[in-house]
Amino acid sequence: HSIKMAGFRDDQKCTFPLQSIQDVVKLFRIELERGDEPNLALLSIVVGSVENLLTCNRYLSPRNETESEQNVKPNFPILELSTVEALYCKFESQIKGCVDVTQYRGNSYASRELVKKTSDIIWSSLTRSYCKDRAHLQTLYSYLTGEKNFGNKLDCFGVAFAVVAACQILGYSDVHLALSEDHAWVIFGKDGEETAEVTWHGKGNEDKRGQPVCGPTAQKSWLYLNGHPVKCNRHTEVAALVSGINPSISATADSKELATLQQKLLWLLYDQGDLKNYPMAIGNLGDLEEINPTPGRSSPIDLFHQAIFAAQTHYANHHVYPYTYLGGFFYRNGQYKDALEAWANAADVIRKYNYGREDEEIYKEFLEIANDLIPHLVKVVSNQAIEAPEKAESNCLHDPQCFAHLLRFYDGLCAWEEESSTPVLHIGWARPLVATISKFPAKTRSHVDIKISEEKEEKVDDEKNGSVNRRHSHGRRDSLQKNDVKNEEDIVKTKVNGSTNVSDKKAGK
Ligand SMILES: CC1(C)CN=C(N2CCN(c3ncnc4sc(CCF)cc34)CC2)S1
Repeated sequence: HSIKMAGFRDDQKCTFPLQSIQDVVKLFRIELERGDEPNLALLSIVVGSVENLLTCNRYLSPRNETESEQNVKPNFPILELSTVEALYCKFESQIKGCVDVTQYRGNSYASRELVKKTSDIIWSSLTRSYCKDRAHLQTLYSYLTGEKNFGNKLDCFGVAFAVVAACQILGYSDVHLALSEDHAWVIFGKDGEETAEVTWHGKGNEDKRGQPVCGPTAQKSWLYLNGHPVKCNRHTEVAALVSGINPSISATADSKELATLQQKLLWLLYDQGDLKNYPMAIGNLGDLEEINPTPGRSSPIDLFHQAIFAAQTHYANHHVYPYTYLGGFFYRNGQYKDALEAWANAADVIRKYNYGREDEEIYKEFLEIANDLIPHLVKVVSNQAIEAPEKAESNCLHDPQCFAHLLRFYDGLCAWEEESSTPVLHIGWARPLVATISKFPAKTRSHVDIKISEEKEEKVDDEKNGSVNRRHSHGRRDSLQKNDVKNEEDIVKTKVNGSTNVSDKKAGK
């Protein structure tokens, strides 16, 4: 691993100074189309600089100074090569200065010690305490700018990305990013068989940096996707960097320029085939296309279905977000039956997991769908039924399939809870459920064909012949105690019309 100092190639330099969205897209195109690897640190510094200029300090063109605040139109900043080069050299010398690769000489693959050492360098140089879930903390620009105690900030994803960018600078092309739907870690070694935690997750959880991702926690928890994370190559790492662009200026305003840059970069990656195994990036593109459609490009619905197809093809349909991207789109556009179906399909994914203490993000996602979005949906359609009785036939509340989707949604949540260490549902879920079910007339409910099949359900129980006694979070116990069941035969599998899943977990897979 030769220790050569920085120096960008001429084809990288020629795009500077960057003064438009097109200039940044051109730099990314050069980096992505080269035979060699795209330079993660360079691209992260560029994206972070542009994001900072467009969202943190409002960039005003002279003529706007006098105009009133609300119609400020920020122009695109001018990003000089010298600025980027200085930050890159700072990162490179920090990394090369701290890691003595001579002691790892000869191993063509990274070792756990090297990965841990690299993670320690990033970790120990972070500002002591700062708000970890603030925006704009995901790039090396945030890490490298500002003096101690004012700079050196990274969020959870940003630390993992920085470790991979550092290992690239040290010459380890085997160290890659692994992404779940709410966490990031690294893979390395021959065929990427080794895994290592390099960052923290959530609040109040002890970090497990240096440890491999394995064992019971990683097996059944959504946080680790049960062995189906997105295993990145350099191009997918660029896609993760682009997906992480955050156009928000404030809680209510976004930078249009930055959103456009993110959208164009995602289409560039899409056209190169770099999003094919990255469902969330395709979903992000779908969200951007809903806000600002690109003429001649796929519709948001097509993109969300491509994300679902990617998850089904590459990840054994173990990802939840592709369905919640689609469900959210249908909900926002008043296509309520399709929204219920998408959310039922999301629940068919989560049923494969056991709920654990680090799965809060997806718990909140399902809580919002069940206790906020579906009750609102049902209120809207029941008002429609009153205001337009002539359209009752097409109304969701008179459609047994809608009721079937609703039952499948809740059945998935119940199955998620079964055999989990932590309860999912509690009385706070019951009130909205009762309100929702009671809006469906008995006639609709009676048409749902619930098949009782005599299939014996393979229950994989830790305790012999009796499942774990669980208390609800409020200490209330189930009316029917699981261990009241006399024996296995009494547990029958009910099939709700239109659903067919014998979940992997139950089938003992
Ligand atoms: C349907 C939704 C609620 C809308 N946005 C969603 N996301 C926004 C973008 N997200 C992401 N987008 C691209 N890549 C990644 S990697 C990752 C785990 C931390 F590293 C998260 C994430 C997370 C999920 S899910």
